[in-house]
Amino acid sequence: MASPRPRPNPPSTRCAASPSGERNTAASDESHETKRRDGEYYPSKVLWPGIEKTDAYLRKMDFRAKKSLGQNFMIQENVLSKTVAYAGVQKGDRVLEIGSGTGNLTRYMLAKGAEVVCVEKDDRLHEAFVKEFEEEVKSKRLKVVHADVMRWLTERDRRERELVASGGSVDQMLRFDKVVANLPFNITTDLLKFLLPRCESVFRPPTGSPESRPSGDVFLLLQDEAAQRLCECRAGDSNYRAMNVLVDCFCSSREYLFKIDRKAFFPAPNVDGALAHFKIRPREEALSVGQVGDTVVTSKQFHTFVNQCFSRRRKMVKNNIPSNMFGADEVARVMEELDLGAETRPQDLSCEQYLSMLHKLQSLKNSREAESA
Ligand SMILES: C[S@@+](CC[C@H](N)C(=O)[O-])C[C@H]1O[C@@H](n2cnc3c(N)ncnc32)[C@H](O)[C@@H]1O
Repeated sequence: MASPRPRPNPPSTRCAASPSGERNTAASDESHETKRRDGEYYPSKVLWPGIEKTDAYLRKMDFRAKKSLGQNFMIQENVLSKTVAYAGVQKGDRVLEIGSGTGNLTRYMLAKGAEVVCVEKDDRLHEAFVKEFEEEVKSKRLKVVHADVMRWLTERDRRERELVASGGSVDQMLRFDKVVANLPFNITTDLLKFLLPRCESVFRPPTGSPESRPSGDVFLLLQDEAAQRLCECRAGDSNYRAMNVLVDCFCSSREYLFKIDRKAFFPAPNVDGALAHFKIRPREEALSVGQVGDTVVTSKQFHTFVNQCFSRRRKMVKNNIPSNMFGADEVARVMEELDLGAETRPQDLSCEQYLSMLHKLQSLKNSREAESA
């Protein structure tokens, strides 16, 4: 069931920012007593809400959270239920959860009746997780994948391409309506760069309209500052970055939902978190990475072009594009055609303007190369 659904009423406290400009913070003051041994963290009381078997299992193995895997578990019930409410998780949804950890968030999504596919990299957590959710796995409401999510998606795409080439059809179980994740803060940008250009193969088309292309929703629990930057910067803002352009290319909207106090995580990170929502564009609306007229632009080319334009943020766009990419005269001509001032800086251009610019430049380059061939 992937047809657009109205969001259920989220908690009444919902807002990105109050009229006074203060953000809504979801964590309570409740603090979780933790001890440090040899500089590592381990829980000193039951910290995995409702996950008794996991808790016992992890204690037995003297579990320590790994910083390298960004293991800051979400341990506050109110934040977990609020996250699931904002994400509108409901019966019939198929959700991809990245980094399921101890299953804190998973449990809430299963309770809403969603089917969940979890991908977790850590061996210790994978084992605990499988024991905890034995019943749900048996009933096929939950699929557990033990892998690095980016490797897993790459491998899945490769297998599917081979399958389709040999006349088979793709496993619809691995197409989703939503991605929900409490991400390791250190992989946020890499994951978005990886996920967004793949959204066609990650999300499933709305049931009943097979000709329409998938759209979907990504709900990420991010570092607060990253969530603000990704959701709130617009073209023309001084802190508008290449990453914002990429997000705008694949998402029709991006929204900062609520702030999460660092104390809601275990172990508590040095920074607060926030929940962000990225609404993936359906194909019908998708911005034209792809073919326009005779010119084809791939998402990789677009990405490279935008990164190049932002390579020196204080310089003019025209001076950031190297001559081995496009000639200076071609850049000047296209900017004039698009009515972009010669002194335009990278943060002044919208995603649409970058796309138009690249299509026109590519078209001129193709003609030049055809002439000289
Ligand atoms: C911030 S914790 C969140 C855990 C759990 N979802 C929660 O909310 O408590 C991030 C989880 O992602 C896992 N992880 C880190 N890198 C990963 C990757 N590349 N692929 C899959 N899982 C990963 C970590 O082991 C950890 O369990």
